[in-house]
Amino acid sequence: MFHVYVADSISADGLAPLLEAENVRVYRKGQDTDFSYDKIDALLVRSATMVDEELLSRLPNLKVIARAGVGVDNIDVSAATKKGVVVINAPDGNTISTAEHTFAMISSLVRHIPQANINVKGANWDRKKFVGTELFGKTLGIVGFGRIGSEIAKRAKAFQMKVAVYDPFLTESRAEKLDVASLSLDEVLSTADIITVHTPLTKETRGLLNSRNMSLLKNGVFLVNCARGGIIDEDALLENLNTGHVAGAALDVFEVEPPTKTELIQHQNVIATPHLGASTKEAQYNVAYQVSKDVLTFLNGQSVTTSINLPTIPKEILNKIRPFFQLGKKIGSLLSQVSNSPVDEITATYAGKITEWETSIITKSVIAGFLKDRVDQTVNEVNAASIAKDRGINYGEKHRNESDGYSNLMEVRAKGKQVDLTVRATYIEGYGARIVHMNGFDIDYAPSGHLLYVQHHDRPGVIGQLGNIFGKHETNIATMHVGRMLQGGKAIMMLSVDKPIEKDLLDEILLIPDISSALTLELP
Ligand SMILES: NC(=O)C1=CN([C@@H]2O[C@H](COP(=O)(O)OP(=O)(O)OC[C@H]3O[C@@H](n4cnc5c(N)ncnc54)[C@H](O)[C@@H]3O)[C@@H](O)[C@H]2O)C=CC1
Ligand SMILES: O=C(O)CCC(=O)C(=O)O
Repeated sequence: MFHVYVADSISADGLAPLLEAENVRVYRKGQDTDFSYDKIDALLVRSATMVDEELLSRLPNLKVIARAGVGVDNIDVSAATKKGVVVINAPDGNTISTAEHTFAMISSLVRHIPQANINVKGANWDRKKFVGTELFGKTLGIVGFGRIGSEIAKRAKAFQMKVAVYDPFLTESRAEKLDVASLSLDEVLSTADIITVHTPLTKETRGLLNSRNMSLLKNGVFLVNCARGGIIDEDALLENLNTGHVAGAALDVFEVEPPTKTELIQHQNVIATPHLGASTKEAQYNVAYQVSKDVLTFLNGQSVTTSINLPTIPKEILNKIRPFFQLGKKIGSLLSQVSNSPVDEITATYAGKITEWETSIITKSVIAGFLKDRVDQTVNEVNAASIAKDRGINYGEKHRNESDGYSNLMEVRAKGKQVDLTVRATYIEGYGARIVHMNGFDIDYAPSGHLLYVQHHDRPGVIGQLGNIFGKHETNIATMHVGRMLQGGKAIMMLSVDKPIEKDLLDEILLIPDISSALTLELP
């Protein structure tokens, strides 16, 4: 049974996939109190809950944090990553609602609708006070041209506005396709009549509009922030509103929420909403449904494509590489168990069809498999890289053309001062994963279950003696694979048995004169 804690107010209809799942128990903040933090597998939040190191330390079993929305600035993603916790979001469920809200804010701002509304409700009729500005023919500056920014551009076109965009990641072809002018930030600031920001809040975008570059703004410009508080510096904004350089501002988001800068909020030319961009029935259902489905998929052991801290790979490709992903874990674990001295370099080399796909996640699964039994914490593809770095293990990957006749081949080499191990493996559709090479020996076995790895001399009778010992200990040998370089030379054997191999059995095997080593292995 998985335990899911919903920490913020999230659409109940959208939670249906989790509420209806037989292997999931959902606890909602304020409604269900019979839960304990240490059992929680998944945490669902909107923007109210701060998922920081302190909260994470109270959730030792946590596997996934889901943000029912886009911005993850309320989640300490790097702390979650270090703990191996996957962070997912719902990237497009609230795009339309936020774009529509932004456009409502723009229209309200240039026509003073909120101020006029208060005026009429106060039994006044001051028509002269609220003369507005047309949108027709004006230039809308959009800073951050992703999902929301581009939806806003479409709406601006319907109002026959010109659109000037700043987004360092915007390609020429996309700008052309959407018929917008792609300019530098300073150019947008100095040419637009209305500027709206739609970037995430990052260390690069905090204070993106600040006291320095606000001097470039046209006199009488309108500014809009429905993305994140702080992208437009609030002190600089207030200063420019006070001088009249900025004619008005529409704010849905604030540096601190609820906002504490009363002078800004109370300013006659500021209109404000309490972070309502995504607050529609539709958006709330969409984001809740999307994350609920993804959390369920993830808890049930399958990969999701909306992860913030794992490479985003399209589902079809993910399904194709999944067997290699599992094989990577097995190879990592095999190398870790076989090498009994420190390893400081791991290289994964891919050949054959697999090189057409994204392999970085497979390499991370190798590293996770390798580290799993060596560190005292959860290791998975999310935190494998940072744990490897902390432990001084460098890792890399290569692609090569020669696949030794296999349609796909994966080779992993683990090197240290006293160790140099190489394993090659393949995955055959309908047959499964096979290890086909170990340290110079060609072999062919399925990497799973209870195994015994033997290094011996290729002499008559060794296998017979070994078989007798297994028989005496009533341990059934399921498969046995032998590899040798030369007749009568060094050889290896890999046996799979039906139950864990006991110590006295192993000790007896080690007494066979032609066996130089025997190691029990446990693979997933
Ligand atoms: N008010 C509200 O309720 C909501 C607010 N948001 C906010 O809106 C933001 C944008 O959402 P989406 O459009 O869905 O995200 P997105 O990821 O599709 O677009 C963000 C764009 O910003 C651009 N960007 C990144 N750094 C930049 C920089 N330094 N300068 C200029 N552009 C930069 C990126 O290239 C990208 O195109 C979210 O990160 C979130 O914080 C999102 C939904 C609701
Ligand atoms: O949960 C909300 O209503 C806020 C939405 C938001 O800001 C986001 O998705 O980034």
